[in-house]
Amino acid sequence: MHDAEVPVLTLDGPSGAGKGTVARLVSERLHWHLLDSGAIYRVLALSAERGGIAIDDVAALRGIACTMVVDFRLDERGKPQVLLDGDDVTNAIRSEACGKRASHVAVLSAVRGALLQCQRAFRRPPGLVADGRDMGTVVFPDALVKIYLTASVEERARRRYNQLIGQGIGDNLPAILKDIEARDVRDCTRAVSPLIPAPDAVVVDTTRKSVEAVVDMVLSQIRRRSGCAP
Ligand SMILES: Nc1ncnc2c1ncn2[C@@H]1O[C@H](COP(=O)(O)OP(=O)(O)OP(=O)(O)O)[C@@H](O)[C@H]1O
Ligand SMILES: Nc1ccn([C@@H]2O[C@H](COP(=O)(O)O)[C@@H](O)[C@H]2O)c(=O)n1
Repeated sequence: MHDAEVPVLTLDGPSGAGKGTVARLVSERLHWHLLDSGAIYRVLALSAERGGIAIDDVAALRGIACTMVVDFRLDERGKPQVLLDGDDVTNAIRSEACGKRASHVAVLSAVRGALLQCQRAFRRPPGLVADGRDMGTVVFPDALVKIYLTASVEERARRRYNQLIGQGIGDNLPAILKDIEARDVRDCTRAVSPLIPAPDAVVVDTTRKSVEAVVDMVLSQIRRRSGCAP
């Protein structure tokens, strides 16, 4: 199968909309590959921080983006793991601080350009579920199905708060809400690849929908377009 024939499902939207959760479940149901593009931006931000590189040092950041080796794999218990140059950074990249730094480096056009090919390389048979901010608009404009997930900012902050509490990381809801609002503004207003629904995306507000209902809706969209979803 030629790359362009490999079907892609894109899931874009703001932080906490449920993209990662839905992407993982749908990819498992379809046995398709999974691209968590936000993890790549997070790994870059972490690598820069570890190297003492400022979040606006374009040349140095582009250098890291071109040379870092990011691996996604399952550990011996089947849990997803992210490696940076062989080092396990799965937990380190998940902090709110790392997400915030990622959204700063993500405004840089040179960085986004350097990461484009690495993201497109995930398109392999039998198919790809790609989660991010510009999957349907820039990285895979010819995707079979494009979904834009959203939810109210209060709901997204509540979800993130519950997630952090569940992980035993005490946090504060008003601070999370403020961070998510600031990240939304940065992601939606940047000059390059801003977060917007692709013109041909199906927009789904998940505020009062269960994860299962969203997964079913996404699978039904794929079924409608290709007849291949279970
Ligand atoms: N429809 C939903 N209803 C309730 N909780 C949800 C729903 N979808 C996701 N969640 C929960 O919200 C939290 C954030 O979800 P998730 O990480 O999938 O969001 P995301 O859009 O990928 O965010 P980010 O872009 O920041 O990675 C998780 O704890 C997840 O279980
Ligand atoms: N395709 C993408 C994916 C992510 N970003 C930026 O990275 C930040 C972290 O992403 P998460 O999905 O892991 O929270 C995000 O806020 C974006 O700024 C991006 O620009 N493009």
